[in-house]
Amino acid sequence: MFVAGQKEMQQLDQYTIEKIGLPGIVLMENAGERVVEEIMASAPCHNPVVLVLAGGGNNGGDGFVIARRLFDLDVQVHLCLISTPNRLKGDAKVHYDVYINRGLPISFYQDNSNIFMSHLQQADILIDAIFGTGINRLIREPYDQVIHMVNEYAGKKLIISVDIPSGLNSDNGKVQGVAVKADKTITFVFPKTGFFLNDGPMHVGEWKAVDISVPKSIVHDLGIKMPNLITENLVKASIPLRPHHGHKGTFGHVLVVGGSRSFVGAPVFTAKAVLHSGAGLATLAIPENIYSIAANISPEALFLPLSETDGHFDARAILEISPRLGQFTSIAIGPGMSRFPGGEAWIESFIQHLNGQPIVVDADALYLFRNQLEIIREYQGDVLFSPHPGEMANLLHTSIKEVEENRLEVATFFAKKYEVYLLLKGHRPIIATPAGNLYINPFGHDALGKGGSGDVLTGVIASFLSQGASPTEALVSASYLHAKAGEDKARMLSHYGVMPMDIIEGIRDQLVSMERK
Ligand SMILES: NC(=O)C1=CN([C@@H]2O[C@H](COP(=O)(O)OP(=O)(O)OC[C@H]3O[C@@H](n4cnc5c(N)ncnc54)[C@H](O)[C@@H]3O)[C@@H](O)[C@H]2O)[C@@H](O)CC1
Ligand SMILES: Nc1ncnc2c1ncn2[C@@H]1O[C@H](COP(=O)(O)OP(=O)(O)O)[C@@H](O)[C@H]1O
Ligand SMILES: [K+]
Repeated sequence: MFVAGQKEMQQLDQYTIEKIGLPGIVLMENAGERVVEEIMASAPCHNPVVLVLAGGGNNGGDGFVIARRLFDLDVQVHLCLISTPNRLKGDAKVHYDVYINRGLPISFYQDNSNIFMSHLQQADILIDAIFGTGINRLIREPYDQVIHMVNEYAGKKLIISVDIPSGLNSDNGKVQGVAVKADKTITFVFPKTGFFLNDGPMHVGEWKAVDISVPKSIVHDLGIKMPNLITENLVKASIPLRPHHGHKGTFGHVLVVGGSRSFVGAPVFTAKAVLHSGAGLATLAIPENIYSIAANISPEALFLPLSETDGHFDARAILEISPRLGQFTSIAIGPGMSRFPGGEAWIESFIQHLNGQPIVVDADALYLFRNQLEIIREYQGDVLFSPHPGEMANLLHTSIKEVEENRLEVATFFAKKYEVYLLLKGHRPIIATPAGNLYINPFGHDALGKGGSGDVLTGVIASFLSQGASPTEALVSASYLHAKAGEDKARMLSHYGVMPMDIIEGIRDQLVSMERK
């Protein structure tokens, strides 16, 4: 599935109307009907009272259809027009006239806001058809008042937004002054990019994309490039095949490089995640001072204890590890490594001894590479970076705010410029490829926000690479499984209580239904 912005939705609608010949009023009728189906399926009580709030654009047009069709289903429905009738035009005007010609219940906010408030109070379900993808300026009076009043009922009445919560920018997810806080958003054709960026996730609620007879194949026909949404089906097709006759050599040998006196657990979580997600072997290259503790808690791993000074790797470690590097099928570097003095030269020397196997760079290794990204661009194999927003800001020498407000743009820029496969972590992770392809992960929540969670993710990525997945396949699958595991474990252990080992177990649980042979 794709994720669409305002421009793409206009292209799709226009092509359907002008080239295919399906009139806009038919699309609007379909849109309204789909929303009515969802309202009926999610009504919180028997015989609910519904208030439809319609604006002056085509989103309001959907609202007229919704109110009419609910009326025909004997639902107690009232429509309130927030705009003025003489501003209506095009398809919305057609459906407004139909509504009026039928003599159905309507009131006008501009005429009497008290009537509006009494309808608002009485309703069980509020349908937000005020603005859709067409907002192009800050929300002002009277719309802002209406949206504030609707939001007073957030959590008390069922609020369903049509296409997008009114006031949310469909491209970047920023609130244009004020935006509806929906419980549910029924969106047309594709989810909107803004659902997954900035304020979007806090406003959109549960969302569902419905078909309104705009063929999805137009995307290919017109060669429109849009971000992909990570779905279960995409992941099922992306996780590595696992032949029954395979042995530990078939499934690859991952080298995990990390750890320091203060961070013993991080590389251990990575190695455990490597093995729990299917790699044949995992070797932990760690400073020798933490070897005995790490070995004690990870009997399943192999070990390469390396020379250290003050609890972190030193120059001798490179000489010790370099003759061994050829035997590994993928490398994960960074978890718990610490930002040690001389680390930049250390990591430069390390990468020069590799033979082109894919490498996942995370945590402190991202910091150590920040001033020498040219080395990464010149590396003969695939490089995958998995920064959280703080690490991304550090790599780009900018602020976290700048990164968070422009997640898609930042990820695209970095992946193209340095020719890396980038996973920008955080709420709604983004994957960007050197070729400019984008993937958005709509899953995961705060249960994953605990030290060690990212180390687990790094391990799963490296594991899939060693089992033959492409960098994109490895990032898409690992990001999805990690997020789903967090959601699933939170149901049993609470959002507070999910630990890194639970995520690892959860990933294994998820894999049960995903196995490919
Ligand atoms: N034929 C089509 O193109 C279809 C459109 N559909 C609906 O149409 C919506 C998009 O319709 P529109 O492009 O008309 O846009 P909207 O319905 O989002 O409204 C835009 C209207 O509001 C005005 N406006 C924009 N920002 C404003 C602000 N801050 N304060 C006050 N007024 C503001 C604009 O001048 C315009 O008249 C979609 O979200 C979807 O709900 C669906 O009916 C499916 C078919
Ligand atoms: N609120 C959230 N919603 C979705 N994912 C989250 C949330 N909080 C944390 N995560 C995920 O948890 C992981 C944390 O990684 P990171 O910050 O590198 O932690 P650490 O280095 O301590 O292991 C990332 O994959 C991130 O996307
Ligand atoms: K809306």
